[in-house]
Amino acid sequence: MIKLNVQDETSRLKAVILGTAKSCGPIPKIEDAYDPKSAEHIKAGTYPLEKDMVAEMEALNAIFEKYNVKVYRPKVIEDYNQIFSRDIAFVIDNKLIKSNILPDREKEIEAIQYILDTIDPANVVETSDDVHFEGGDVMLWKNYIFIGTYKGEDYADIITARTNMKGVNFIKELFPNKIVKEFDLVKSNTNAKKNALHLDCCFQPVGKDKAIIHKEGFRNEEDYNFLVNLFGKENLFHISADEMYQMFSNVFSISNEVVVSEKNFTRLNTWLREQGFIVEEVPYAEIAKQEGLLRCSTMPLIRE
Ligand SMILES: NC(=O)NCCC[C@H](N)C(=O)O
Repeated sequence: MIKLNVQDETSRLKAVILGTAKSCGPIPKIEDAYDPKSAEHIKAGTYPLEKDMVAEMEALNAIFEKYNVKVYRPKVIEDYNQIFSRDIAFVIDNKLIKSNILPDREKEIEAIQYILDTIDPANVVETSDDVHFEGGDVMLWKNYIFIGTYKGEDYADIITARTNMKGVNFIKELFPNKIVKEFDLVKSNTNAKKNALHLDCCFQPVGKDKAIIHKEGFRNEEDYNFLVNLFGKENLFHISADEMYQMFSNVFSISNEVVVSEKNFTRLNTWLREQGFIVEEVPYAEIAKQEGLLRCSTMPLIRE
């Protein structure tokens, strides 16, 4: 039996699901891409190769081994993309909430069923099809649950909008003792530099009181100001549209002191070290071509 416990983004990680790039299938057709960065690389002939992505995920796995983190992997479904475990379900306190994910990604949850079977069914939450959320949009900080959403009337046409207000309200009802704060995110189906695909693509806390943020990822400046007031401007590392595109905010915390980051994120990694963090660098630039990075490919089950 796995005893779930996740209270925040940064406490010492004990158990995690790490996605897999094995048998991720042929290069998709442009019309089948569901994020603009993948589409861009399909068009340019630079879509990442399976063998390179497998190697990148093994580098992350090796860091987890170094820190004695128990790692679960999804069962491999033939020719199916299973890299981004984060989005398919998420843990808050001792509850695992199954996402209603983009239909193109629906099968991913079947591949972790063998792990879910070891969780007390009373702690596994499902919801109806009209309630949308993906784990990349859900983030815990102190007594808050931060949720990325998209409030535009064209929600149904925006394939990069994955969490709706019904999803936000569902989480609110499930956790009446937490403060749920939603953020209306900037979306673009066609321009990855103007697309905050999930909240973790434009914002993420690190350590006890710091965070990485892309101001223009928020449609509403008040949402950005809310975070500035909560964290204090001096504790925020601001990233540009190009750095968001490279996925700077999608690093992953093993603890309050240790952050796993991409090896080419020089400006960020320097800042993190200046703040006293240990930065474990891994190569993840091929996976980044699919508009996801380290946080996106992990689903924490237990943090201390
Ligand atoms: N949490 C995340 O931001 N996940 C990245 C998912 C990338 C994938 N290409 C998608 O569009 O669903």
